[in-house]
Amino acid sequence: KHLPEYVAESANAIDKEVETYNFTSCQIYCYGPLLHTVQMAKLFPDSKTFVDMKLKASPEKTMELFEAFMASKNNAPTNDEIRKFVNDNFGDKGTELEVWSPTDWVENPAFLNLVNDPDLKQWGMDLNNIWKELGRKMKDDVHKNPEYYSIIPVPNPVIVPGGRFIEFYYWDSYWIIRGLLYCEMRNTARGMIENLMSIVQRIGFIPNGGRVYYWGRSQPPLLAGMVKSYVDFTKDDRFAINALEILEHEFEYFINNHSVQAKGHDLAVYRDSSKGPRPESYSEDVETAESFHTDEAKEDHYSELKSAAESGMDFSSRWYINENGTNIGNLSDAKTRSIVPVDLNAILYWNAKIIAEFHAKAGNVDKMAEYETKAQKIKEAIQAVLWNEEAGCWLDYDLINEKPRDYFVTSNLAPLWVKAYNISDTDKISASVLSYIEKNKLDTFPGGVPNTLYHTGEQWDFPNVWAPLQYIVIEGLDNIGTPEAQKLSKSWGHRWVKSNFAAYRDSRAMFEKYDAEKFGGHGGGGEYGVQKGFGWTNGVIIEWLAKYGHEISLSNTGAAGPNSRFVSLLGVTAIALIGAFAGRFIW
Ligand SMILES: OC[C@H]1O[C@H](O[C@H]2O[C@H](CO)[C@@H](O)[C@H](O)[C@H]2O)[C@H](O)[C@@H](O)[C@@H]1O
Repeated sequence: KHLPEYVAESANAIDKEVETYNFTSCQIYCYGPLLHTVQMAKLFPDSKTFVDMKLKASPEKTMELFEAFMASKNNAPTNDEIRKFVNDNFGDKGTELEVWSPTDWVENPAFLNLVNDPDLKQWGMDLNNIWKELGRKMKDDVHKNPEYYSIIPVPNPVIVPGGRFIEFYYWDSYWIIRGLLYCEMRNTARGMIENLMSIVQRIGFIPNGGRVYYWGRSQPPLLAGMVKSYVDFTKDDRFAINALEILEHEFEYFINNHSVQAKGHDLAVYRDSSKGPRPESYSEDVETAESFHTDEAKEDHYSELKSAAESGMDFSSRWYINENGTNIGNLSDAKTRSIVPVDLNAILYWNAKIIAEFHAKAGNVDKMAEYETKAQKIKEAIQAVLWNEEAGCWLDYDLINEKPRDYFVTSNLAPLWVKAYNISDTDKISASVLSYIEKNKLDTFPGGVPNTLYHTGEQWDFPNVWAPLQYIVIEGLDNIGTPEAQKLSKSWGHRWVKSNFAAYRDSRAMFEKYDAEKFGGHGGGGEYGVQKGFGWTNGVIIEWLAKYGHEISLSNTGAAGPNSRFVSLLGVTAIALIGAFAGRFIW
């Protein structure tokens, strides 16, 4: 399909056929016998490699060639023969993109003036430079012949997360865009938001990432939050008003496709609408499905895994429900669709609030009231189903066993971030949450708050720490506004900046995830190696350098590194010498 250009003024032109949208290249990259044959041959160390390769002929022609190939091999080709078929019919991965240096990049964004420590200031400059490494632009051929690629065409260049993630990711973009705004790159930020809007216009929702094989699932819906960030920075109310119909459409999509009833309330769960294993991790999913014995049970398992990927926390014991109703287990216990997640519902509440706020800007009083009412209903449901008086915090809810899941997950604190609670309860909630933090000993980890307290080897479990959830927790504690919560927020914010700096000083890299147990240590586990780059990590640090840079000093913290310690030592020695010299005169 040809890509319609996104125009802000015509943002209300949502394609009415969006629900039936199908990418032509899906027959190669999303499902079907070719995908199955190639991915089960495990030709590449990372399964994502194959689905990112370009087609040499049209999808239809490639399928014809594949059928002929299979027939010629009696439907049982060897791995070498499959490799030859791939080499003959596919080009290298990532060739559809070129590195793009953002045209609005500035050398010394003003946030750097807010950073006192010279090493941190230099780091801020380095991070600002990294945007140039993470910028990507699609080649013209993608727009002319989209069916030859798995990439979803978008009109504007993007900043990608980095490493194996060479396309946009939905929720990553929230923290990337905020980082860009702090770096004064408003056009790049706006272009990325307009890309996502153009996708809602064409497809009806925003997929997990910018590839057709992510078509059946989304990610935590933060487009409204991105538009709000842009509008808060630029004061461009017209942009907010023009975005309204798209934001409403995306919000309704989530509600319509993710709704469940719990204790008589409407809430949302993460859910996927496609069939089969994840194309980008195909053989991995087929292998974990081996413990299931019917096609239906396997299909259900794939769906649980893809729903976990929609949550952004793929994978984690957060999604396990074993036969005893606890979180002990492995991937075959994933029951994502039966767990009502705190974060998704808090974010949907925030969406409704933002849409109401934008309608107020437009003077649409009725629409504003309609979305305020929707927000209030979600807030009531969060309070009734997810707030847990005994734990003193919000907890995910298990629909199978009809009980709260009393396990620490960083996302339990998400309502603080978006204020999805009754403001009159502020003091009580603050005290409860602080004792929940104390009870779970969350302040004892040198490298940040771990995503969960359960060590499974999955990447969203202990001891891994992720920037977006550190942000949600730390900003949440700040937002609630009590002195005790703000004190803890600041101490955790400082610690995160210093720990990320220590990792950067030692490796010259920004990581996708970190290690709660080790100050300055990076994370690991899961189905791929730790990635460097890294979009959301950089975005969070840039924002917090702007926020805390005037009050953080690296001296005496162990975060300054050998050079700074040497400089400090020189400084102390110099002061001592000056003192001794001065003393001779005084005495
Ligand atoms: O290929 C495995 C999975 O990779 C992605 O997930 C991880 O990286 C994303 C990009 O930074 C991030 O948004 C997500 O939270 C991470 O878990 C992808 O999003 C998954 O769908 C995919 O299966």
